[in-house]
Amino acid sequence: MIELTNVVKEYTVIKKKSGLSGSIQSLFRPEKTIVRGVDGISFRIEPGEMVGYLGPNGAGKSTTIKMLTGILHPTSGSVRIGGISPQENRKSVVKQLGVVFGQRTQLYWDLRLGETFELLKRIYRIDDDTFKTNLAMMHDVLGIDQLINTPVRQLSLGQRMKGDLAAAMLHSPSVLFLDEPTIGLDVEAKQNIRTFIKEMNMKRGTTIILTTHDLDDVEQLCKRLIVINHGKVVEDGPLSELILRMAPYRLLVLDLSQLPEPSDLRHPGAESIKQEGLKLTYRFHKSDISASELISGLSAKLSVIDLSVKEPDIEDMIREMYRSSSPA
Ligand SMILES: Nc1ncnc2c1ncn2[C@@H]1O[C@H](COP(=O)(O)OP(=O)(O)OP(=O)(O)O)[C@@H](O)[C@H]1O
Repeated sequence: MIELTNVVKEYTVIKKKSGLSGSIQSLFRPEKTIVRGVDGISFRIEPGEMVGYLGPNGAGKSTTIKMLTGILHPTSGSVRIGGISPQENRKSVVKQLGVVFGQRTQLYWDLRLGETFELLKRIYRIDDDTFKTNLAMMHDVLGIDQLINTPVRQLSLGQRMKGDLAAAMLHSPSVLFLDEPTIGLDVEAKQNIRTFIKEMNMKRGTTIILTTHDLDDVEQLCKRLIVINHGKVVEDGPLSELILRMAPYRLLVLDLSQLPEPSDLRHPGAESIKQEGLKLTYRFHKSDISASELISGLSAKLSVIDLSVKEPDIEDMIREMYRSSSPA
């Protein structure tokens, strides 16, 4: 179990003054300010959960992950993984963790992929059987067998990301931190990576904490979202509940064959929000009326030739979470 309790991380930043005299002053009498990267964060993540850790740029995501992996020490509060502090017991906690950063590789640039894996085997003291089983699984799920003799520097971004994911899972970590794992990848490569993440979570019960700005990642992978802004948790709950609470409406778009009478446009269960020629858009709440009820009600009055129902836009929902948690 991962547990953060009232965690604060402060950075000391030297304020740079402008101009030459300012620069000289800063050199001899630096004016320091304190920036709170994380400002009292608490949450618990149970084993086997797959959680999206979201927030706008500068919200404090990387700072949190760095404290969870023991790289940074919190200024105050407590960080525990399986009851152990990653700062006090870095070695034993690191064995339980896998970390992948989409923006930079953890692989050794000058080695072949297979050699990198051999090196990790020694670093993590992975026994032969576990190494073989895990490598076979990585070949199966990621299809990296053809890449094993390729020097890391020659791998494409998508191949490199597969290599990074395999490397992170070789020592069978119980927790995997993924920071933007699909960034810069094409549609197919993104899908492969998402399938891999789902499999690790389902088949191995790996706890997954995913930081991403890609909303398809969020929709496809994260059952629960923890949203932070300005170093504080602003939302924490199942994605489905957040959608119901923040975006309970759906849209019904109708194409008509002839212009309707204004009085025929009305329906007690929905609001007509747009009319562009023969195209009408209604907004309705899932809890008030079902899509099929609304469609049959409107079809009785209007000459409908085509229709579509649009689910709430998760992008709008997340933008709204960021907006409403930012100071005006
Ligand atoms: N080493 C540092 N020194 C000073 N301030 C820092 C340092 N690292 C982060 N910060 C500040 O802490 C806050 C949180 O930064 P952090 O990198 O954790 O955000 P993030 O959510 O990961 O952002 P992004 O999505 O852009 O990666 C920001 O205001 C940032 O400027």
